[in-house]
Amino acid sequence: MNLTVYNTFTRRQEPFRTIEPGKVKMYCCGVTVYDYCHLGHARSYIVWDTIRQYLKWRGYEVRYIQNFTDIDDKILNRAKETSSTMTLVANRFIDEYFVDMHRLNVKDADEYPRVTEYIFEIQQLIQDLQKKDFAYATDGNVYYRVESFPNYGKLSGRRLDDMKSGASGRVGTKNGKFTKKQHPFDFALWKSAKPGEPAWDSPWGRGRPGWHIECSAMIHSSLGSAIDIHGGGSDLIFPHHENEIAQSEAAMNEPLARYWTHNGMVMVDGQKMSKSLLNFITIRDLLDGKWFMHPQPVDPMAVRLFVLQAHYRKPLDFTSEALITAENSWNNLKDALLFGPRYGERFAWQTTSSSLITEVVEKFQISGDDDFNFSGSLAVLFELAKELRREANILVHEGSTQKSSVELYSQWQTLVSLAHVLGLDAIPEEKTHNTDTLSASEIEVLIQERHEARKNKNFLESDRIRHQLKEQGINLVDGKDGTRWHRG
Ligand SMILES: Nc1ncnc2c1ncn2[C@@H]1O[C@H](COP(=O)(O)OP(=O)(O)OP(=O)(O)O)[C@@H](O)[C@H]1O
Ligand SMILES: [Zn+2]
Repeated sequence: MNLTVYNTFTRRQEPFRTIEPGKVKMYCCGVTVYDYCHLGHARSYIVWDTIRQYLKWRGYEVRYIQNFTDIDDKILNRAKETSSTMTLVANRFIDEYFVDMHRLNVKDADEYPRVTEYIFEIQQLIQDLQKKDFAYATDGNVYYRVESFPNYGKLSGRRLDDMKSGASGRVGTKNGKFTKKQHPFDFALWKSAKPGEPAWDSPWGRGRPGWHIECSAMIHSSLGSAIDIHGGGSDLIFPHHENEIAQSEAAMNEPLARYWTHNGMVMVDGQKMSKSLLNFITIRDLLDGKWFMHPQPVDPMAVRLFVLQAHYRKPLDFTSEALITAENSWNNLKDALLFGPRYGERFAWQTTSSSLITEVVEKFQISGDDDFNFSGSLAVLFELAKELRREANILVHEGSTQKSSVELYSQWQTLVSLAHVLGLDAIPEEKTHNTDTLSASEIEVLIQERHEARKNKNFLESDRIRHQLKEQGINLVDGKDGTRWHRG
């Protein structure tokens, strides 16, 4: 089975062939750093992280670059609102980005170029475009001339003529102000400085880069003129990626990326989760139990599972029910992942050798190779987890297992190692146990809440509470006279 990848550019799933055999150059558009990341960002970076880890597991040497947009009107506005500076706001939210992503087990990129560190490269690229007549300067601004790029619109499938008629009357004015753009879709490569804003000297006067040019310049500097995979959210296809193509391909005379890949949006009530729509939930709030619809801490791995159980290209509705389902699924998977730490000693397992079950690995790979269908790969893992949980149950109740120790060991190893490819790692209890354990009355309250949930047939919630207690080392025994509990 060979890996195939859906290419937004051709609108087809294609065999994966890299520019250099065995090597993948991958770039993904990063965040504009002016606030905490929300669940939409979590999805985007969990998806690219998992794709990257999967490619590595498939034997590729992957070089992965992700930028930070550290200059932008939104950052400047936030700096003004908080009496801070652009640099301080950007640095702060870059730090917060790492805190959140590390919690979600998103591995660091090989490089994180920041726009403000690439001003020279950006200016050089703009000058190249100007020399080739793809760009023109006017009043300290430089614009890209979209009509000079013959296939403008080829990624998004938009035709300039159609767009032009839709946008008639916009040439020359923007928000009622006079501009010198020659076509309504010409876009800024360089913007002249407004008083009080950060600015750099340039051949066109003091100013700062437009948004799209940063990615073209940073890709060329860190990966070269052509890459294998370009990723980002589907909201970036137009105009951002279209403009990246126009800039890079005009300058370099070769296709910028072999595969254009886009993650679907996290949606809330049918709308994209977005800072501007104020319908967002930050990763931080969710994990810390500060989201009012779900006021309990959420295991970061449940969030990761929530993301990976949907195909990366499809929209993903975020609801508290979907979250609880993901938490329950994670608890089940986690129980199986912890089979080794919990019971390995009884079998005197030596954790040095590893023998994975070929058939399971193959099934896992068949799904992953099918345009990174990780939900299919996960289904394979859940099958395995179910068997391990069943054996654990038999072991606890009967003192021995049905399967042999050797068989269980390779099942567990296979599960742990494949789950790790997807970034789903379970930490053994002794490392996570809260030192301030629940008091008896707190436990009784939770048992009562679970009882209510069961009465209302809300089994997702009742299971969640049972697992929450189990996490704290508290086991429930349901009987005719109600539920009893014991520690350990
Ligand atoms: N709701 C979402 N679902 C999935 N991916 C998203 C979502 N929102 C943003 N992204 C992706 O996250 C990455 C970083 O986005 P960026 O910092 O530009 O945020 P943004 O789109 O401006 O967010 P917002 O609209 O909330 O301001 C991009 O690849 C973008 O496509
Ligand atoms: Zn970009």
